[in-house]
Amino acid sequence: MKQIHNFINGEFVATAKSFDKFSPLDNALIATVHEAGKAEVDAAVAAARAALNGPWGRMTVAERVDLLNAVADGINKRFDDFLAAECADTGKPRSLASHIDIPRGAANFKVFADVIKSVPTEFFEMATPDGRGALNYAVRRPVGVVGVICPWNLPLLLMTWKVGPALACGNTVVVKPSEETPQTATLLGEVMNEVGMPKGVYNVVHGFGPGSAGEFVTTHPGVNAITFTGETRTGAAIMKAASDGARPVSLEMGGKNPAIVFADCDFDAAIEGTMRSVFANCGQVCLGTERVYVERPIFDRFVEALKRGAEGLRLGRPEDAATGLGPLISQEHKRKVLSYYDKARALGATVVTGGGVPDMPGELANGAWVQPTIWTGLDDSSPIAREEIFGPCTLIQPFDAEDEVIRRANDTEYGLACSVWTKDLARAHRVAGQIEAGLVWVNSWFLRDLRTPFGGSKQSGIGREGGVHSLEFYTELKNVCIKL
Ligand SMILES: NC(=O)c1ccc[n+]([C@@H]2O[C@H](COP(=O)([O-])OP(=O)(O)OC[C@H]3O[C@@H](n4cnc5c(N)ncnc54)[C@H](O)[C@@H]3O)[C@@H](O)[C@H]2O)c1
Ligand SMILES: O=C/C=C/C=C(\O)C(=O)O
Repeated sequence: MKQIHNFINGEFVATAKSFDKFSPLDNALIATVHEAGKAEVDAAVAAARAALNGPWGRMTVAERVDLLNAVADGINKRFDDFLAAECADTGKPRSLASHIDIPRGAANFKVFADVIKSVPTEFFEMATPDGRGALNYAVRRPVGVVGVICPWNLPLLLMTWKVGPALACGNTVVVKPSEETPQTATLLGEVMNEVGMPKGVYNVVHGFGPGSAGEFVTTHPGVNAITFTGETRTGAAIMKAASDGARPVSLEMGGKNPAIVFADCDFDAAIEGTMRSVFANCGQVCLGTERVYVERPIFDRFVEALKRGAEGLRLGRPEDAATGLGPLISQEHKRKVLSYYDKARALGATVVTGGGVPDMPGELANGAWVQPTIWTGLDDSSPIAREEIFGPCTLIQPFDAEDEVIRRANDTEYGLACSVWTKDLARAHRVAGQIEAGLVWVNSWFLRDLRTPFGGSKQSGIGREGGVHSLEFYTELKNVCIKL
């Protein structure tokens, strides 16, 4: 059986305790994961601290930038290994992981290497009563050892989205990947060694949340800051843990993202974009659309077209080029998503398509498959319109007026992302300005320029990462005042 080890101080570390990793495709056992206990987390934090006080901390920005670029190249060199590992853990289509997950894993190092070598800080010349004046300038210093707690939906992408800027800023990291997706974070350890990254800069500890590696990292007094992506409830628990020692947190959390489709939109583009935003990664994208508001004149046509699209999706193995939809991440998540499918039916939803478990051939019948699903006929008060499901499903509702749809789109505790589809850019601008979310896409979805601020408002997040915004979290800005 494949063994997945912790990566501590440049070494692959086995432990006595382990847990099983099952394939989402067919529930077969695919790996044994070595679980880090308190001792391993202590060792990882100590290694990270030593690297910070040692060779890594002494490097110039230019030297760090060269290493980060080498990591990006190292990921690309081993592209097929990363692709195989990511698809094995998640079951997602290769066509998706090869276009999004793995290239972004490399890009997340390149972009922050570029940011860090070109970002200026501020300078103020100041008058003083003695006429001699003073100079103020700001310098950025790393925050220290950063705890990185990751989810399972885009494992390499979301982990490197944090590790890239953390390292660019001169920090060291202790990464806790999701227990569902341990492989690519461990593989990145091999790349770190291949490119000559100093030992202890990048550490990986495996395990769960409470009572396991996740808790041990977030409560560790040697961890100076914690960056987290995952569920809102977990983020709140991590914020509590971080309050011991008053340590900063960056939280990217859940969503219940609306799409607003006006009758004057480019219809085909709106369908194509909404298909992706609802079904990509089997609906397991934090930015995914779980509520679609369609202006009444095109409502029936839109529902029909999305239904056709959903029914055209081929469920299958990652390596099959025709596969449009993989399984959910786990049996547990399948149970959760199916509970919403049942709830929708019980609440009287019209099930436009799907709503159950597909017939899968052979051993795939044991996998975490669910049907792509579209509902109509429920209103905004229904749990289907309010709670994050994180599956390949969406509720479509009609609307009649711009003010009305803005109010309804905002009627949620979440505030991550929204897509607006219209050819009227004045309207798009007006609507985007009033949407309570960290991200608004007009006539697109998940179109990412990595220099831009990324994050959620309301219950969807605290803080922004991306481009120079990541520096706010991963560095301490220090003012030096020189009296002349
Ligand atoms: N806003 C974003 O950018 C974004 C991106 C991706 C996913 N998400 C959200 O992530 C969720 C899906 O991911 P998930 O199910 O892996 O999330 P999760 O919150 O269950 O787990 C995330 C990570 O936290 C760890 N963890 C759990 N409890 C912990 C605790 N008490 N202390 C420390 N660590 C703990 C887990 O082991 C895992 O590594 C969805 O809600 C989705 O919306 C948000
Ligand atoms: O599932 C959530 C997707 C998040 C995407 C990013 O964090 C990103 O594109 O940087």
